[in-house]
Amino acid sequence: AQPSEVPAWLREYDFDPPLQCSSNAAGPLDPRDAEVMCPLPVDDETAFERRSWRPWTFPPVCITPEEEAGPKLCVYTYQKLRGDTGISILTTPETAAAGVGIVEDSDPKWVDWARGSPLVVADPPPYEFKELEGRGVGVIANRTIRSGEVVMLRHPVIVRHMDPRPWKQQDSMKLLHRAAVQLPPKDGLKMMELAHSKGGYVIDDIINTNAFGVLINDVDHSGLYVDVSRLNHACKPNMFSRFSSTTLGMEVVAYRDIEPGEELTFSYTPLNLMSEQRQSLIREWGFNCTCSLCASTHESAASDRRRGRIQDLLGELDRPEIRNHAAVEKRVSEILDLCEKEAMAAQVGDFYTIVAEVYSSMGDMNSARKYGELALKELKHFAGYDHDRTRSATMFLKGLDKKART
Ligand SMILES: C[S@@+](CC[C@H](N)C(=O)[O-])C[C@H]1O[C@@H](n2cnc3c(N)ncnc32)[C@H](O)[C@@H]1O
Repeated sequence: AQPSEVPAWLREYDFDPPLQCSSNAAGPLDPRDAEVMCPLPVDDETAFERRSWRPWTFPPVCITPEEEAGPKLCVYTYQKLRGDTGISILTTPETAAAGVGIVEDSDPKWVDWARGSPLVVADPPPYEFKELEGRGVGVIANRTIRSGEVVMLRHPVIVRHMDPRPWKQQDSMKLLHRAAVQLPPKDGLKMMELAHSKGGYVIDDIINTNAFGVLINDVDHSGLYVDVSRLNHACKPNMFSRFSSTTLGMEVVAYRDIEPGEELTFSYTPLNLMSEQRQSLIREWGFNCTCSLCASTHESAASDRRRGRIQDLLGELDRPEIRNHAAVEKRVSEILDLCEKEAMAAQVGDFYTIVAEVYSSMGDMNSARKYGELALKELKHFAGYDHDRTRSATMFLKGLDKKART
């Protein structure tokens, strides 16, 4: 279906992404039965029985779990993801089958419509990779970058199932080795150059040092993105990442205007945490943060006070006695003010979601709609068009529409 054929109310709110196992070129708005569309799982045995392992480049290689009952873990390689990278996915046959849509190209018209604007990636790259004092390699702006510019778009070279329990560590490492060897050489070499920090088998260490959490068919995986993983952490970053579960694409987007020579950074932790919580998470990553906020105890303390105040205000929104329009608006305006001071714009969509729910529970549907729409706009920008939180905001608005019609 083309965007122009979609009814107006749906055009505004509905952007369900294509199912990950879809291969229907007609587009995502066609009614379909997921069971019919999803390919059968393929593992090392069935690949040879059926003499087919499409769309994967090589027949999968699998290991069995220590206990008889669990699923196999297999490596699935596709050598031309979106024409530019190879990808090796270590996952169960069921998840690989359900996630096959990831390697297919979506209709670009649908993607533009779902995003709300065409995806434009800065070209040539407005950054360079440089060795930095005490922080390894980092990414430095080589021209002015404007807020909202997409400076990088990458797809993962290795994705692996996050739960290691069912399979023997030694077998998993062998599979990981195969995952790397099956990549196109340019991707494999770039991956091997990435930072590693914790010791052990080097590819495992590279993944633990650099990977992001990604979802395939709602199952947790770690995704390794070369180049994106060169960005160092800052507690008040100038970039944010936007992930698409439909394509596994990771965009790196400017959070504010950036001057040439500035280091591009994003936050490895959620933005709203207090300094102690951030530090302890960062230590789990295996380093001590040397960003400008952490370097200044005075600034850190002021920032913690503001963040603490935001938490208190959100807590107050839950209290029955403040459930009147003026009291809610007063808190919303203070939260927005504090968010601006704390450079927490990326969290504002979540706050709007809470406010919309508060108004809905008060029966003030006009205000609920207003904040629901604001939430959707912010979440689309900061979380991404197909993110779970964005989808929930869409469902919330659809729910309001439905109530209004009945
Ligand atoms: C994902 S990598 C970032 C790129 C890395 N600098 C490199 O050379 O490829 C994460 C590693 O970078 C370093 N790092 C990132 N942010 C840092 C920060 N704010 N302070 C100190 N080291 C940092 C740590 O060594 C960490 O293990």
